[in-house]
Order: sequence, then C-alpha cells, then structure tokens
Amino acid sequence: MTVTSQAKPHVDYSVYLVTGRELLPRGKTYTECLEEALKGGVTVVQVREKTAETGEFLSIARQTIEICRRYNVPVLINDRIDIALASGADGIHVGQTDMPLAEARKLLPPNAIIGVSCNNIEHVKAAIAGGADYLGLGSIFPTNTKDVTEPGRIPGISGTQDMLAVLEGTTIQSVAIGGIKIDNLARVLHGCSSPNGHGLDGIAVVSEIMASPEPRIAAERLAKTCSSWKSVPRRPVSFTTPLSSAVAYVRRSAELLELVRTLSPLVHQITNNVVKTQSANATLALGGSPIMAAAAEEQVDLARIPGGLLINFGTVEDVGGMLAAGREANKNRKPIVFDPVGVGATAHRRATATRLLDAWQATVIKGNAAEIGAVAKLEEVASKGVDSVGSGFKDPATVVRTLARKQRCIVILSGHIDYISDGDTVIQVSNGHPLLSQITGSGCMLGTTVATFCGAASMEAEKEPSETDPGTLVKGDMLSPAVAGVLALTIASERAAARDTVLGPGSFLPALIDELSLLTPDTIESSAKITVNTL
Ligand SMILES: Cc1ncc(COP(=O)(O)OP(=O)(O)O)c(N)n1
Ligand SMILES: Cc1nc(C(=O)O)sc1CCOP(=O)(O)O
Repeated sequence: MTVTSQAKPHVDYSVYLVTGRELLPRGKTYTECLEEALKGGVTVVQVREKTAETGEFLSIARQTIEICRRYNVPVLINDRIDIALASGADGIHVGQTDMPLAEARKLLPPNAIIGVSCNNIEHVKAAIAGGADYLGLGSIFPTNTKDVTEPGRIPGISGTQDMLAVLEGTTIQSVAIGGIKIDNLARVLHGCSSPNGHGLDGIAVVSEIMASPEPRIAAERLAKTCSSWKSVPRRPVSFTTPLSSAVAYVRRSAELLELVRTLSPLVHQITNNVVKTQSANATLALGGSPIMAAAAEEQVDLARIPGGLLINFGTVEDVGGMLAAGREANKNRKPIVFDPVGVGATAHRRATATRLLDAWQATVIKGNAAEIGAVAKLEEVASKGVDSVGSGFKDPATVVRTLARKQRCIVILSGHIDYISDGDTVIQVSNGHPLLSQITGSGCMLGTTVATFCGAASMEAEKEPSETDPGTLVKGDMLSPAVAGVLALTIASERAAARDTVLGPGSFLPALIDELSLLTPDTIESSAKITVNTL
C-alpha cells in the first residue's frame, strides 16, 4: 500500500464501479471506459479480475490507480491482498469464501479499506465484529454478470432491509450490488432501508457502466439519482407533508374527488376474476377510466400513460404481468396500490407477495387484518381464505404505522374502522356499512377507489413545473388520496344502504355503484367521520 501512517481515506460510496473488462462493448478499451465513467461521477472503483494471471491483474490495477488518482477516486482490489499491496491500492474487497477479514486486517496496513460481501444478517454481524469498513449487500436482483443462483444468494430488497437493520447504530457504510440499473435505482434506494431509516451509502454496478457504449452518461445518470436521493433525509418513509387536522384531510378528499372527475385518470388494474367487472364499474362511477390489462407484453406501453395502477392478486394469476407492471410503474413514477388478497391463506400467496414487493415499490398496501398481519409477519390475526378470523388487532394504529415504516409506503388496514398510515400519521375512518362485508369484492373495490384517487393526485403533482427529481418514485402526497379513496367507498356504502330499494346484498351492489357516481365533494365534507393522530 502507498501510505501506512495516515488516517483511512474518506470514501464516497455513492456510485461504486466494479470493473468487468469482459463486458466492454466492441471497440471500447478498458481505459477509455474507466476514464469516461470517472468523468460521469463514479466515486470509487474496484478492480475485479476473475480470470487474469497475476502479472496481468497487477498491471491492470496499476493502470487503474494511475487514472483514478487524477480524479481523486480511491481504488480497491477484489479478493487479492498481494495485488493490493503491490499496486498501492487503497484497500480490498473480500467475499465470504475469500481471505477472512481478521487475516486480511493483519496483512494490510492499518489505513487500508476493507469491504466484505454479505448475503444475510449472519454475514453482517460477523463483518461488524471483524471491523469491516463497508459492506457489499447483495445480490439485490438476479444478474447475468455473476452466478448468484444458489439458494439464499439473492436476499432481495426485503433481505437487504433486514441486513440494514443490523447496521443501525454503526458507522459501517454499505452499498447494494447485483442487477442494479438506472431504471431500478430509485426503487433500490427507496426500498433498501431499515424501518428506522438506516439506508444505503451507495450502489455498486458492473454491467450498467462497463457494458454501456456511453459509460459517462451511464455514470452521470446513476450519480444524479443517488445525489437527488441523498438530498432529502428520510424521504422514503413518507411521501407526505401531514395536513394540520381531520378537517383538512376531509377538505382535501373533497378536492380530490373534483380532480378525479376533471382528470379522469387511467386506472390500470390487474385484478382477480371474481371482481373485474364490478371494479371497472366502480372506477367509471367515480370518474376514472378503467383498463383491466394483465399481459406482461403490454406493461411498458400502459405504464407511460399517467394515472394509477392496482395490483390485486386475489386469484394469484398473471404474476409475470404484475412483476412487469410494477417495475414499469416505478420507472414512470406512477402510484401502485397493492392488494395482497388472502395472502395469509397459503404459502404460495406469501411467497408471491414477497416476490412482488422485492421487484417493485408499492405506494399503498391495503388489506384486511389477516392480510396486513401476514405482510407484517404478525400472528395475532388468523385468516380463513380471504377473510380475517376474529375482531382484529389489539393496537391497529401501531400495526399500520410500523408496517408503513418497514415497507416505506402508505398502509390501509380495512375493517369496521379503517386505519391509514404513512408511518407517522395514522388516520381512522369510521364510515361504512355492514352490507359491505356481505358482498364479494368490496375490499377489492376499495383498492380500486384508492388507486383512482392516487392516480389523479399523481397526475396533478406531475403537472407542477418543478424539475423532475430522479430520486422519487411517486410525485406528490399519497396519504390524502388514500384517505379519499376510503371515504368515497365507505360514504357511498352508507348512502346505498339507506336507499328504500336496497333490501340486501343483491340490491346493495348496484346501489353502491350508483352512489359512487352520485358522490359530491359536499357529501364527502358533510359525511366523513375521521380522526387524525400524528407522531
Ligand atoms: C461492492 C461489492 N460487493 C460484493 C462483491 C462480491 O464479492 P465476492 O463475494 O468476493 O465475489 P466476487 O466479486 O469475487 O465474485 C463485490 N465484488 N463488490
Ligand atoms: C460482482 C457481484 N457480486 C455480487 C454479489 O451478490 O455479491 S453480484 C455481482 C455482479 C453485479 O454485476 P451487475 O451490476 O452487472 O449486475
């Protein structure tokens, strides 16, 4: 190593390039790519050579260091302590089967940076105990760059959240690695955080830069999104600026109803066979424009149209379409309402919910007590098919607030009283009628009304002239439209049930659709029963 008596160099891990010469596009040399990437804003480089002989590896390491020094960017060496020492690199990165951290520390000068790969919380605990400087957490997604197919090698977003929770209270830095592209970067940064807000310090990529014909532009885009992300503390926990009172939420809900009628947002729904027609009719009645489209092939086109997306996996079909729709919605900053119907009922549903939530960031998760309990991994409320057993949670406000913080979105717990939280504020809605639980698909319709209001609110926010912030996944406040969606359905249910012509569930459903279409801002203002608690 070059300097042994000085303090460790400060490393900015924001955009961490791990090299991979085998991925260079035809006609581009390694040094061209490296220099362009540095110009684009790469903040740290790791030389990773999996097949080079020692002499070639050393020569590449020296070349890399010579170029990176001009940009004041530190260089680390993958696996090989001898190459790090001989080349004068700033440190090394080791994996779980490489030189153990403690041995590496002994061999390297005290100011050497040592990074360790971690796939699970046991790895993280050992790396903390061993005094690692930073961790590479992954693989976040599948990747073609390296074989990560063995079981447990892809912790995904949820596993990375667990690893970051272990890092809370430490100064050890961390980057996510594996399958990260500009298109999923905001989602990665948003999702990879502990419930108390311990997030990533950066992201590491190989192919997004090395395989790009324009590495400078690739690096610039990554750097821009990272710095935009870092500029807003605790952004991911809440999209909202809390309103001052219950009256303010009711007024905003009334305003949002007008907005739905004016903008008529496209409400793209991948929902279950039992409720498709009534959910489409509920959307139309409110003033939105429904499209029920589940094929994976059409998601790129649909996601470009502003509005809202509902993903309801009630009959657990079309998972490919759901994965694609959510990813594309995140790319296009469209709100996603996720309704994990009956998620507690089978292992397949639980696994599917995890798969979906690993692939994209939900804006709103809505469910009954059993569904919310299953997503939150609580055993307090059991499920029977798609219904909950018993009266619900002892402390529903804490359940929704905690899950909203963990999943970094709005959570709606539906029931006799509906609870809605962004992780800070909890809003209770006491409107509704018992007939809602006597027709099939009223919960699914709630997902639809919420998606309709979220779609309109995001369209309104997107119209604001402010520059697009690449760190956001959805523009605008999504707590108020979630409240508005709950109020619209529950108030309409009260008005439908009060009709003389409604004799039971059979006549209630068409009356409910009618009342959704007849709902006015004034009715919302005069009928809403809500309370607001902010931390
Ligand atoms: C930043 C970062 N994170 C993880 C890795 C993977 O390292 P390792 O487990 O040693 O696997 P190989 O890179 O040797 O295949 C990394 N290199 N960088
Ligand atoms: C080098 C490496 N390590 C990983 C791990 O999970 O430890 S994934 C990975 C490859 C990352 O390449 P790309 O950015 O092209 O997906």
